[in-house]
Amino acid sequence: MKFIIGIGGVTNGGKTTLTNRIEKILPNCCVIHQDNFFKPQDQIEVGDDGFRQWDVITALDMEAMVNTLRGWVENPVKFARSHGVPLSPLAEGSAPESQTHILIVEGFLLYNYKPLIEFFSKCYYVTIPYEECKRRRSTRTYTVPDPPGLFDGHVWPMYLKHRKEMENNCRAIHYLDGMKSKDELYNQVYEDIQNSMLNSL
Ligand SMILES: Nc1ncnc2c1ncn2[C@@H]1O[C@H](COP(=O)(O)OP(=O)(O)OP(=O)(O)O)[C@@H](O)[C@H]1O
Ligand SMILES: NC(=O)c1ccc[n+]([C@@H]2O[C@H](CO)[C@@H](O)[C@H]2O)c1
Repeated sequence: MKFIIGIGGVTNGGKTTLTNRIEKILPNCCVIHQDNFFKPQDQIEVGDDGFRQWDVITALDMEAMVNTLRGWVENPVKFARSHGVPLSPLAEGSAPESQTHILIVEGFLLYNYKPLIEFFSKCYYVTIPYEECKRRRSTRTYTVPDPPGLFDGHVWPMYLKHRKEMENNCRAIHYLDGMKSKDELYNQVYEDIQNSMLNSL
């Protein structure tokens, strides 16, 4: 069985933290991080507001991301090996179809790109309120640091816009409260994934 899990949601909601913990516990589990598909800075458009538009789908090479995902679907064993992901002894010697293989796709704009949505077996979406998001974001330094005013001028308005779009377009989204503790979130999602995988057998 192949099972593809989306962990989407607001910036600094805790997606990467949750993904890293879930990845460790699930067998034969690979991860794709959307942030690895940002285009180089000089290809990011500057808006009328004067900010580089990082938080829009065109800032990302989504074709490359979908192709990477297709590579996993075609051969999860080969994908795991080439990404240094350990496989269970059973999975090492068997055809991918006979074993459970899991892929987690993590990122802030997962459910606003049609060619990606169709792959997901399960869609999670982490939310936190404005104040907490702004606070956590102010502690982070990205490869290109946020210029003053980016959060209120670009990041948060784009989040609200994309979230509305997603809610209008998307099927079952499972919301996660990113204000819960890291342990609580991990336990909740781990249990839910196990149930979902059992139900899909
Ligand atoms: N459940 C939580 N409670 C409190 N703080 C958390 C929680 N989960 C993560 N954090 C903290 O919030 C910050 C952002 O976490 P993380 O990098 O996992 O978020 P993210 O959603 O992947 O962000 P981005 O997409 O912007 O990279 C980190 O400092 C992390 O330690
Ligand atoms: N990873 C990057 O190259 C990069 C550069 C500038 C801004 N960001 C921010 O990453 C967040 C998603 O994780 C978005 O809110 C971007 O603003 C990332």
